Amino acid sequence: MDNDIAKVLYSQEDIKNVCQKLGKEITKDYAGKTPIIVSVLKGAIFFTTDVVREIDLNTEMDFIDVSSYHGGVASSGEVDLVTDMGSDVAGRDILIIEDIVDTGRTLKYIVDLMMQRSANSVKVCTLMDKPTGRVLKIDADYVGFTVPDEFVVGYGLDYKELYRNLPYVGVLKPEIYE
Ligand SMILES: O=P(O)(O)OC[C@H]1O[C@H](OP(=O)(O)OP(=O)(O)O)[C@H](O)[C@@H]1O
Ligand SMILES: Nc1nc2[nH]cnc2c(=O)[nH]1
Repeated sequence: MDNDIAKVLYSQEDIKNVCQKLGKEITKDYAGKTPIIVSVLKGAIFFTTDVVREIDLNTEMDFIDVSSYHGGVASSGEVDLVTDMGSDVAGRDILIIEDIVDTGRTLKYIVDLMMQRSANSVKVCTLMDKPTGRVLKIDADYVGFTVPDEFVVGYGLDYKELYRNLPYVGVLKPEIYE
């Protein structure tokens, strides 16, 4: 797997440090509250499990599975709800955990859904932000890394469903793309 990687952008150590930093900020900002942490599957799975363990608060956890890239390198433009979350969102403080905000379509879809369901507050924590990809005007409240305009894989992020289990974030060699 490592042989397919052209360069590592964020090492395991970089990711660990950023999870600690974000966890501290979230702990401070949500003091006295019990947010529902909503992890956006599949990409945010590893980031979620690492960052929640840096949050020193009572939290509930839930998962929502949405998809728009279908394994490719470009957004289809349509966000499909694959599996909905189970929690009642009404009146609750929702913290969405994403791996990357690129066009912003996925995030906008989920934030709108939480607002329609009468959440008390909706905030977003993303491991990576790719502002150059933005199509919709939406931003995360907590950002780990601002990434260059490249398609990244690893630590949850896939190309054709592969590379999610790389422990770091990197960029694939050009010959890997079909
Ligand atoms: O800002 P956007 O352009 O909408 O891109 C961000 C979304 O794209 C990826 O999901 P994907 O659709 O690939 O599903 P996956 O997480 O199951 O791989 C990623 O995990 C984000 O959720
Ligand atoms: N794997 C992967 N998925 C994405 N979804 C939106 N941007 C990206 C990206 O750079 N890499």
